[in-house]
Amino acid sequence: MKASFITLDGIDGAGKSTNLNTIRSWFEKHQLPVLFTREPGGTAVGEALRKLLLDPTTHANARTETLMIFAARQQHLDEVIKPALAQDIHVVSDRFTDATFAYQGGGRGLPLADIATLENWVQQGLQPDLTLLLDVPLTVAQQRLSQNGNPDRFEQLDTAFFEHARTVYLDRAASAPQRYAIIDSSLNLDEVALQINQALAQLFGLNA
Ligand SMILES: Nc1ncnc2c1ncn2[C@@H]1O[C@H](COP(=O)(O)OP(=O)(O)O)[C@@H](O)[C@H]1O
Ligand SMILES: Cc1cn([C@H]2C[C@H](O)[C@@H](COP(=O)(O)OP(=O)(O)O)O2)c(=O)[nH]c1=O
Repeated sequence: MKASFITLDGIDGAGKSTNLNTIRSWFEKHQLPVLFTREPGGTAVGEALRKLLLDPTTHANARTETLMIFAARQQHLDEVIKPALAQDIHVVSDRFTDATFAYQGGGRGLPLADIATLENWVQQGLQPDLTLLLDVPLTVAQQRLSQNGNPDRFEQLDTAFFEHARTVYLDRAASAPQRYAIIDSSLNLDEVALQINQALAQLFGLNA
């Protein structure tokens, strides 16, 4: 069986970190080899860029920010993702290129076609087999995040930024429904877990 590349995405506060445990448990239950990683990050170069990207005192414009994200992604693909897949290890990445379309495209307003150009250059056609898109209305995400302190450089952005980001995520999912599972993350955690387990089961042809 070919190893699968799965990504988890959605606006800040949608519940990605929380639901990683559900995904971990599903792979443990089915005894499938899996590597968990994240973007921006996943390598020494990527984690250094992540620190810069999330630091509220960093003044990078939207194009610079996008190039930094794709630089981290190139290293992540070459050093971590592609080698794991080549060894038949499934990969789950907490965020991937959908986040760039949503945040730098939708949120910052860069042309989506420019992001697609960088995507082609860096990924050379490699795409996730499944993207779990955790979707919540903005009011829910913001209410959940308000309980956490110290917002990072992105979490400080305004409501319009995240509305635009959410719209891009949903548009992308609608235009390629075979690749995306839209998870209604406004529900309680058990119901969210059920949807995630079902999407994973469908990808692997196994029981939820
Ligand atoms: N389905 C849910 N119901 C209630 N609270 C949730 C749910 N999912 C996440 N949360 C809470 O919302 C906050 C943000 O979740 P988190 O997983 O950190 O989001 P993300 O990683 O997508 O930014 C956390 O305090 C978390 O406990
Ligand atoms: C991967 C990626 C992340 N980001 C942003 C989204 C997040 O606000 C931030 C870090 O992602 P994330 O690790 O999800 O943040 P947290 O652990 O605080 O939930 O980087 C982009 O703007 N573009 C991208 O391509």
